Amino acid sequence: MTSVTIPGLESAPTTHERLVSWVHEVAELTTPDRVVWVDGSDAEWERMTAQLVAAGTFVPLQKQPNSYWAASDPDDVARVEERTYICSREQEDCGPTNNWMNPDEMKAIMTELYRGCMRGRTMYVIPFCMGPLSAQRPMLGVEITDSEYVVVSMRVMTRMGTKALDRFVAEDGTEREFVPCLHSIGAPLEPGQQDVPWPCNETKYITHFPEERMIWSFGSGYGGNALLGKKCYSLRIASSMAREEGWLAEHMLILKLTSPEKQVYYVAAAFPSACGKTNLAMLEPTIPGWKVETLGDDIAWMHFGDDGRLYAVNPEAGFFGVAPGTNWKTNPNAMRTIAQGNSVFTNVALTDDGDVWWEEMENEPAHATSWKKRDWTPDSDEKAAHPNSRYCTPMSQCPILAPEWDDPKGVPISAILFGGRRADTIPLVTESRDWQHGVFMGATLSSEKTAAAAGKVGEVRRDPMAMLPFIGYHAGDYFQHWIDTGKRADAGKLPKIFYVNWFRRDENRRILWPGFGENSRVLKWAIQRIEGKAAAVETPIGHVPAAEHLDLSGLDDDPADIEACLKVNVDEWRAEIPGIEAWFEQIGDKLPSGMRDELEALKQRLG
Ligand SMILES: Nc1nc2c(ncn2[C@@H]2O[C@H](COP(=O)(O)OP(=O)(O)OP(=O)(O)O)[C@@H](O)[C@H]2O)c(=O)[nH]1
Ligand SMILES: O=C([O-])CC(=O)C(=O)O
Ligand SMILES: [Mn+2]
Repeated sequence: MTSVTIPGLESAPTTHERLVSWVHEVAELTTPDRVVWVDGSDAEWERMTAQLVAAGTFVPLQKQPNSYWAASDPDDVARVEERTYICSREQEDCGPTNNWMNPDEMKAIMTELYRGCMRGRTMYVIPFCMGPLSAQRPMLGVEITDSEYVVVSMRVMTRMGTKALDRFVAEDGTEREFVPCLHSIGAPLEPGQQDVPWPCNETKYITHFPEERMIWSFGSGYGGNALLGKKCYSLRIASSMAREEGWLAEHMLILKLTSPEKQVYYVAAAFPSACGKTNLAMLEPTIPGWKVETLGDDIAWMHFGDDGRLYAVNPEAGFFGVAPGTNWKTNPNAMRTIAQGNSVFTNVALTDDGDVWWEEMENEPAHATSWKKRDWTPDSDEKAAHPNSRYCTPMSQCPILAPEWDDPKGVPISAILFGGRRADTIPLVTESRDWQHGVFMGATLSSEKTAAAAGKVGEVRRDPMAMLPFIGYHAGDYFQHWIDTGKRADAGKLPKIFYVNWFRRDENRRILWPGFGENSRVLKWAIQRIEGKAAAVETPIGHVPAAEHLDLSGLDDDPADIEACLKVNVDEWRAEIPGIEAWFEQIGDKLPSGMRDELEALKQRLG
């Protein structure tokens, strides 16, 4: 079948012809020293982590069982949005919010980059499944990579290896579709050349071919650039599939909320990267009798069920969470999840006794090794951990994991929250007037840029549905798809949409709302609004609670702060309009008329 002999290439543990021939094609192009089919076993994990330790990529932690510290190349620390492309055949289908290149042109460039790029390395073939393995239509993918770090991380983040490969050929013998995901760090090794702990390439491309449902990534070993099941498949490619097939692939956490009366509600929430999804997903309510359980912290796939309700499934199997700010007070459940071990920490600090530490964690060490592998003390000018440092940990270890997390049917969503990081203008919580108004809130969502993507932190940008970097097609078509989704359903069965902001500040930049566990007060209000049990004030922007409409019992914050974070400031909102108009201008002709109508109505109400 092949002209070259590469050890391991002929030992495919599957009869799936399309898969086997793609693996051959890639091996011939990238010319690795050997090919390994990943099985996902414990023995394999042990082999791979030992290899990463020997290579200097991993340092085993003394204080955490079966867990490792890794420091990336300082130039490979976050998603690279400028290098991320949607290569649809027509530029028109990519839209104004994505980078585009003609697919043939991109393939020509990347094929030359891939040629020989795995020389001196092992090519791993990782079969994986996003979402439950038992799904009627398992959502399959195969990542080919030359990075052991990626293999180990994919084992935490996805259902992978033999158990996924078993799903590639259906009972009747038909070969199932899968998304081919080709990844290389782009760092071939010449004979005798010493490897570096974090090999990568200055040239980076994160490329999606939506019509072919295929992903090509080159040059980066980092998270969202390299773990291709995550943002690349489960959001960019899946959003494009979802549009064609009538479902939603969203950047949302999924949580289960149980009231003191034992009523169960499921909530999905979209906040931009590093704006609080993981924290809300694992929240410990401060109000008595309410309980939160976790189903997902980053991605939700939502389909209509037979009963006409929208059901959400989390495609992932692990958490790839922001480390800084995570501690026993803000997110005890994340701390408990990590404490069980089996985790990888990237770009946090390493303490002298073999533990991890990051900014705002308890027990600040007197000395540590920073993410840049430099000596660090509390007096250092540099941060110990990179602001986008991450823990990668299995979801199954989460003490408040909802038992239904692996149910292929998903869970029926009662409320959708959209939220951003805004110092002003946006109140703590606003209830939309109806579905289309909720879509408008999502479409005009704005947030200050965070460290989760390369670029200037703090700048306010529009981030529709927290999906700006993840919509796999034209943003105008995406808004239309959201509107159409509402039209397909019985209005009474649709989730109610709310807009939240945990990050409003006073004139000294102090955050007004205590956040974290106290966000349960907002969840309670939202649920009670759905049940018709809570009051609100009708304002030009939607229904907003006054302080007395929220359960604030036991909260000892200054009432003036609460007033301030609930305030609808009409002047600030009028000042917001030109930004929304410019944003809609940018979307262009494909902006749904419903969005223009909502903007006009808002302007009218603001006077
Ligand atoms: N003030 C305040 N900060 C919060 C709140 N929730 C989260 N944060 C902080 O925001 C940062 C990011 O929070 P995460 O929950 O990890 O954000 P995320 O949306 O899951 O981020 P990605 O994994 O990048 O998608 C952390 O430093 C948190 O401590 C909140 O309610 N209030
Ligand atoms: O994708 C990543 O690298 C991390 C993440 O969750 C995000 O940025 O939203
Ligand atoms: Mn995320």
